[in-house]
Amino acid sequence: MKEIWTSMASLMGVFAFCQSLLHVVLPPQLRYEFLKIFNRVFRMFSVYVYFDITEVDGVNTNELYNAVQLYLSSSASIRGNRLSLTRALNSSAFTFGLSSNDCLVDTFNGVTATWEHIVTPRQAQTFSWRPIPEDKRGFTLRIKKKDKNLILDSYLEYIMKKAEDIRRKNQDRLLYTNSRGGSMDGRGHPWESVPFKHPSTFETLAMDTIKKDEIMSDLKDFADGESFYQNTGRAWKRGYLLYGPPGTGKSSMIAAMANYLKYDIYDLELTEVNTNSELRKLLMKTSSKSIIVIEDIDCSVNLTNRKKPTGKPPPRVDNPAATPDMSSGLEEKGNTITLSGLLNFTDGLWSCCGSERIFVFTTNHIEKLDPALLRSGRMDMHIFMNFCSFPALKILLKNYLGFEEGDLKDGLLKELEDVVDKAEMTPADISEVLIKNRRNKLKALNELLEALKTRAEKNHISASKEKSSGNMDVEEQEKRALESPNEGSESLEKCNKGGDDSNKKTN
Ligand SMILES: Nc1ncnc2c1ncn2[C@@H]1O[C@H](COP(=O)(O)OP(=O)(O)OP(=O)(O)O)[C@@H](O)[C@H]1O
Ligand SMILES: [Mg+2]
Repeated sequence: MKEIWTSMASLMGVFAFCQSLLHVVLPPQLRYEFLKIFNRVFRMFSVYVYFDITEVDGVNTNELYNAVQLYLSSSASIRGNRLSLTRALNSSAFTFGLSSNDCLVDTFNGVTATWEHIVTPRQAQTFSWRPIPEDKRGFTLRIKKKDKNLILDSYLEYIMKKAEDIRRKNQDRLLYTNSRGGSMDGRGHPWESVPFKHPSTFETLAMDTIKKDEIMSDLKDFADGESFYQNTGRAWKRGYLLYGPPGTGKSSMIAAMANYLKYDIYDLELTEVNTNSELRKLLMKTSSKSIIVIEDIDCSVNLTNRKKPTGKPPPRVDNPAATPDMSSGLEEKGNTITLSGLLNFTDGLWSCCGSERIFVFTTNHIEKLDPALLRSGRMDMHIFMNFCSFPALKILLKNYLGFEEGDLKDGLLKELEDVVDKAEMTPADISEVLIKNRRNKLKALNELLEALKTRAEKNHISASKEKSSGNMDVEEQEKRALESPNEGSESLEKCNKGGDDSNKKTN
C-alpha cells in the first residue's frame, strides 16, 4: 500500500514538473496548440465518445439543450448531491438542475451515459444586435464508443419525448405574445410568455349545449387524430373562425379550448408584425400542441386583397384597434403584411412545420373578411357566437348564482325564456347584471328580468321605427315617381333595395 502511494506521489510530481516546463518553454499560443493536439491524441485512444450540446447553436436556441435539462431534472432530484433549484415566475413546479460542472450518470437500455453540465463565463462580449447570455452553458454526454450506434438516436429521441411529457406535467401552460415586434430575446425567441391561467372551461361557457358538444368532439378528434392525418396526407392542424358581436364569448372560447386540450396559446398581434417573412419566423418558433390566435382579424391589417409586399422598410403600427380603413392607410405607408402572407401562414407549406396546431381567428365583422379567408377548407369550422340564448342563460345562472336545473320556479323560467331571445343581450351584458347582485340572488334575478324586458322593449320599438321609416321612404319615392316618372323609376328601385335591407336587419 505504501508503495502505491509513493509511486502516485512521484507520478504527480512528474506531471507538475511537465506542466511548469510547458509554461516556461512554450509561449501561450503554442501551449494552447500543444494541449489541443494532446487532447485529440488522448481522445483517439479513449474508449469514450463525447457529445457537446450547447445552449445556443449559433444564433438559435438549441432545443435539445432544454430537453436534456428537463430530462435530467427528474433523475437529478433523486441522485444529485448538489443541485440548482428553480421555480419559474408564477409557475407551480420546482425544477432541479445540475449545478455547473456537476455530473450525473444515467442508464438507457443497459448502456451507461454520463452527463456533465458545463458553465463557463462568456469571454469578451462580441458585438451583437441582440443581448447574449453572460454564461456559455452546455451539456457533455459521454458514452462508450461501442455503444454509440446502439443507442444514440433512440436515446436522444427518448429524451426529447420525456422532456415534453415532463414539461406538460410540471409546467403551467403558457400564453405567448409577440408584443416585442420582430425582435428576439437573448436566447433567440421572438415570443414572450407568461403562465396561462384563464379559468374559462367548456363547462362555464354559456352557449347551446349541442353546439358546444359538437366543438368539443371536433377538438378531441383532432387531438387524437395523429394517425388519421398521417394516413390521409394532411397536415395535422385545424382552423376555427369565431365570429359574432362583442361580448359573446369568443376569447372565452379560446381559453376553454386551450384548457380542454391542455395546449399553449400563441396570441399573435398582427399589427406588431412588419413583413410576411417575419410572420413566417414567428410561426417557425411556435411549438406543437398549441393554439395560434389572431383576434379581431378584420381590424389587424388590411387583408382585403392579396397584395404583393412592397419591400419598403415598414413602420410599426401602434394601435391594435385600428379600423380596416385606418389599416389600409398603414399598408400604403409600407406595412408589408399581406393577405397572401397570412394565407401562407395558415395554409402554405410553412404551416406544417411542427404539428398538432390549431389556428383560431376571431372577428366581430365576418362580412369584412376576404372570401379567400372564408373558403371551405381554410378555416375548418366557422363558429357563430350569438347573443345569449335560453340554454346559455341557464348556464350563466348556474355559474354566477349557483342555480341548478329545477331550482327556479317554472313561471319565472318561462318568463325568462320568452324574453331572452328578444332582448338580444350578450352573455357579457348578462354577466354584468349577475355579478353586481350575486350576493342577493333574488335581487339578481329581478334585475336580470327587468334588464331583459327593457332591452326587448327597446329592440321592438327600434325595429318598428325602422320598418315604418322604410315604408315612409317607399311612399315618398312613389309620390315623386308619379310627379316625374323618368327620374322616379330608378330611385324607386334603389329605395326598394334599401327597404329590403332594413327588413333583413330587423328580422
Ligand atoms: N359565452 C359566454 N360564456 C360565459 N361567459 C361569457 C360568454 N361570453 C362572454 N362572457 C363573459 O363576458 C366577458 C367578455 O367575454 P369575451 O371577452 O369572451 O367576449 P368576446 O366575444 O371575445 O368579445 P370581443 O369581441 O369584444 O373580443 C368574459 O369575461 C366572460 O366572463
Ligand atoms: Mg375577445
